[in-house]
Amino acid sequence: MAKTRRGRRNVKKNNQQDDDRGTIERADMDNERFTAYYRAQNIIPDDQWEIFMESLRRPLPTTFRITGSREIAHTLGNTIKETYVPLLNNVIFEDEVIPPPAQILWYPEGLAWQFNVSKKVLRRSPEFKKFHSFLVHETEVGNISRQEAVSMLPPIFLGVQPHHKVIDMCAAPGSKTAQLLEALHANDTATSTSIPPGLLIANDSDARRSHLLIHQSARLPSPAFMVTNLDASIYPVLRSGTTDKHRSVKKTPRQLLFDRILCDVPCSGDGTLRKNIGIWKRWQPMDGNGLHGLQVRILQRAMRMLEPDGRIVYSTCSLNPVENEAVIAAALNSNPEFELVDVSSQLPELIRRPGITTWTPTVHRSIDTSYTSWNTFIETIPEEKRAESKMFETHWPPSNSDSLNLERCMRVYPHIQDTGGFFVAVLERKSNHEPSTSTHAPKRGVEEADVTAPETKKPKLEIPISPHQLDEVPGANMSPAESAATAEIDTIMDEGEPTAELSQARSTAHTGKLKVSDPSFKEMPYTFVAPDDPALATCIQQLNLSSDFPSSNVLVRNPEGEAVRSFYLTNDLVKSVILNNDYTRMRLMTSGTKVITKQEAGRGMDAHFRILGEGLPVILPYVNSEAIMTADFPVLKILLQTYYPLCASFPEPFKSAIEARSAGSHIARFPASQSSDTTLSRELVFPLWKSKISVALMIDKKAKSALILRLFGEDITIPAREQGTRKRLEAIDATAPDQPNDPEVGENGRDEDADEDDIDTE
Ligand SMILES: C[S@@+](CC[C@H](N)C(=O)[O-])C[C@H]1O[C@@H](n2cnc3c(N)ncnc32)[C@H](O)[C@@H]1O
Repeated sequence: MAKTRRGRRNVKKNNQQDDDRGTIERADMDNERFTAYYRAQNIIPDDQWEIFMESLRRPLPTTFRITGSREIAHTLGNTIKETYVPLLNNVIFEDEVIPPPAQILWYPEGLAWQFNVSKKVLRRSPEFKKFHSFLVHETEVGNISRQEAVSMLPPIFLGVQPHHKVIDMCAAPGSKTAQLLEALHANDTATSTSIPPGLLIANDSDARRSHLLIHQSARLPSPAFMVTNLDASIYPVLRSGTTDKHRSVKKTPRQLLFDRILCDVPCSGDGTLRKNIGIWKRWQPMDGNGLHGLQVRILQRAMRMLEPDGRIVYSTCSLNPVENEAVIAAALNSNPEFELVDVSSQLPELIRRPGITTWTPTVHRSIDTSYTSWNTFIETIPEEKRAESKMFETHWPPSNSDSLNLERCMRVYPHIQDTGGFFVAVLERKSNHEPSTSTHAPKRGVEEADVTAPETKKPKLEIPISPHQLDEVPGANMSPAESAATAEIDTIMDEGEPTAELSQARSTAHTGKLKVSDPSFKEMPYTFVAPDDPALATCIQQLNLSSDFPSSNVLVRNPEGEAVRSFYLTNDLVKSVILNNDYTRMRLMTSGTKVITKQEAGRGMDAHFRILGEGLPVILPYVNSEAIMTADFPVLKILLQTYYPLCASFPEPFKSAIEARSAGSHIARFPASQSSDTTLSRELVFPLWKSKISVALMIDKKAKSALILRLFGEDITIPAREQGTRKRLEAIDATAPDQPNDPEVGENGRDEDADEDDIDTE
């Protein structure tokens, strides 16, 4: 584990703590109920209690992961190791030695880092300022993702591979979704994105947070990605064309089961006290009691959606056994074919504590943990009032808790490796157990609208939901329309031929005349463009795409399937899911990735299609090689320095090459090279736009700034000339397009939400 500086933020003599969170009274970081409750749970040995509590009062170190393809990630990792760590070694600020960033030892391939300095140091120390600027730029372009160390754990234990069908049940704002996407794209190279055969559905019941999720995931464009906006505890059965072991989609649709499911469920969040200090004041144990039911139902639903040889990871950022071991125990007892997986040999550098087998829920807000079983508690309540009780049997340890292997769960405590608090459990079907998950949905009338009902005759545990709990749980309520749609989807799930309704959904997906089953869902549908659509044919011809371009997997975002503005690309599996399910029932927010857009090119020019910067890695493998120009570093420098350099301003041979090209979208490849200015350590490929007399690099401003900083260490843009050139061009070259300042803020409102995950948390 990285050594981080402790003690520097010791509580001041006047009982105040100054840190990035403002001046905080020591008394603000205490809560009698918290202490009484967790003391009663015996999760922390007596001799460590004070250290544990003190660690909760200290701010968290800043932690981040290097993302992107393996090649880019290792290049960036080396930059940190070889450039920034030496620069930051021995920085002295206000007479204190500030430690440099350190790798998080348990994170695979050394690609996660942490450092512990205040904002004051980041702003005023020239060395840290430089490092901070590097982090901000790389974060903006998606090469670095700021994420709490413990939150990186669940996707690691899920072990996603490119062919897996994955669902992230409670995904927003999406930091773990990003990790899952990266795993799905493990075969990407630095310049091209693979089209994985698998699938990732990221779901969240909160529509606003789902938009945030879309925004975050736009950094990792993937044809294998979908976002839905549903209550995970009653996630509907989806259909897809079945897949063989190589994941090629066959025709007969059947229930889509998942190989990997992440249940990072809503929780009371007391493991995040170090960063969310407001929790100190409002913490009370009934929150955990109230969430327990929803947590169990989400996990039970996941169990029914899993492929026979699949894996589920359940996680919370809570220390409360009622939200953790109690949920696991309840789910295991309702699905005895599942077991906890022993992952103790994975990530040996991660110091964790085993899950516990005994705990004592409180039956009262002011902490009463005296009841050792539900029976002893419920007997104290008059019979006519028992139905109103908010305490369930599953809040207590079950009688078989010793035989469930709960010690295989992982508890991560803040005082051990200077992290947040966290809980992770890994579940699989027992190897000697025949999977009982059938592809049949419960029949209407038998278990109507109860999508969590087991499909076999296994004992089932009912977790009632009180209206009070529903109010407390964000997104737990579902509109009648949603419930009806969900029940209907399950009801029409039959083996064999699809129902008339599904057939209609599938056939109309092409024509755009989809029946809207949930009128409350207002997003536009994704509709496949007919592969022989004339506009698509023009686009393929203009962009010089090869015959193996998957033109039958191109979507547009309108009900008619008209190739009006932007094209999205999906893989076969996503296509199959879209064609076999009503998009309003799925509440489908996004699918595939936007790759091409129509450029209205100005006076005297026909509209042209152009490849989007973020779409280029996906499209590149399909671009005929003669369409790709090769250029050298001096050309790149001019393109980076100037917004609209004139074609005539480039050195030969690029000058003649670009002048000979027609106006429109082009691609330039810049091989790795060394020059007097800098080293281009790996090949870069960018889209260009050629107007009548000028040419522009079509990458967004942030990506451009990050690249400039990486290559030159400082901003080399020429502002005065840039302005002059822009004005001059506007006057003489009406064909110059707008440069992409933002990666396609679009039709689907992708970028409306503010990015909350910036490295600078000011
Ligand atoms: C702990 S957060 C998830 C964090 C996320 N996995 C990440 O790493 O960024 C829990 C999420 O569950 C969502 N949620 C709450 N109730 C839900 C439900 N019934 N179904 C699906 N999502 C739900 C919340 O909106 C919230 O975004």
